Amino acid sequence: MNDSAPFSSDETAHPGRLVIISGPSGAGKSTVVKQLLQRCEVPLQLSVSATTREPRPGETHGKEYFFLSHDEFATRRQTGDFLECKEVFSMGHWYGTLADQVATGLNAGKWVILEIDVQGALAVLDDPRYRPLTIFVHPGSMDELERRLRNRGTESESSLTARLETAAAEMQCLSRYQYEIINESVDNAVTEICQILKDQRKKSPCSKN
Ligand SMILES: Nc1ncnc2c1ncn2[C@@H]1O[C@H](COP(=O)(O)OP(=O)(O)OP(=O)(O)O)[C@@H](O)[C@H]1O
Ligand SMILES: Nc1nc2c(ncn2[C@@H]2O[C@H](COP(=O)(O)O)[C@@H](O)[C@H]2O)c(=O)[nH]1
Repeated sequence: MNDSAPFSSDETAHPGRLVIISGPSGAGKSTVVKQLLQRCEVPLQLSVSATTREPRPGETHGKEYFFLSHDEFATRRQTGDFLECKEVFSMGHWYGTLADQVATGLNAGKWVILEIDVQGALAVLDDPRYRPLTIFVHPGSMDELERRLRNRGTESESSLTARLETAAAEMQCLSRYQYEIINESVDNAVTEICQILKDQRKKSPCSKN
């Protein structure tokens, strides 16, 4: 037996885990995840995706997304840099999860959050390499979804229509997820998701808790 083991017992006590949070555009995923990162005791890391869409006012490269040109995105896709990537809302814009971000987080024992659309989630959720925890967030009704998207004030009428049409199809996939969160109150949604993560972490075979 080698006494100079490369890892301390603390580092191996809690292996990292992939957490997929998805659901329709406008459901409140980003709002909830932002607070989850601040409030939940589980060591979380948000995977920052790449996209070809234009930054909105106030969005910064590397924070909300890595904003890439279509050529840059295509090159990275060919190189195999994405764990998954999809054209979301059929409007010509691509979004993708960067594999190296996920690997770095998981190797550091983090619970890495992918805030991705349903197509992307379906591509990953049955992958035995990841064994992800899957959470579907929605606002409870299509009327409320439309109200939130309109109030956010970020979408053109055509983008809004595409997002609502996509949402109707995405709602059909709810049963593919392990957990459903109805985001009526952000505070409650954050508390519920945090509790799920804490419970799951306790079930980890290596957990000391
Ligand atoms: N529980 C809630 N009640 C009322 N409004 C909410 C709630 N949660 C989020 N919102 C608001 O709804 C809008 C959409 O939220 P957010 O941008 O977080 O959605 P999203 O699911 O991340 O959307 P997208 O997939 O397009 O990124 C925002 O204006 C946000 O402030
Ligand atoms: N399949 C993926 N979907 C992603 C990724 N990053 C974000 N998304 C989803 O796309 C829309 C984008 O909304 P926007 O309002 O920021 O334009 C949203 O539903 C995200 O969840 C990704 O890497 N892969």
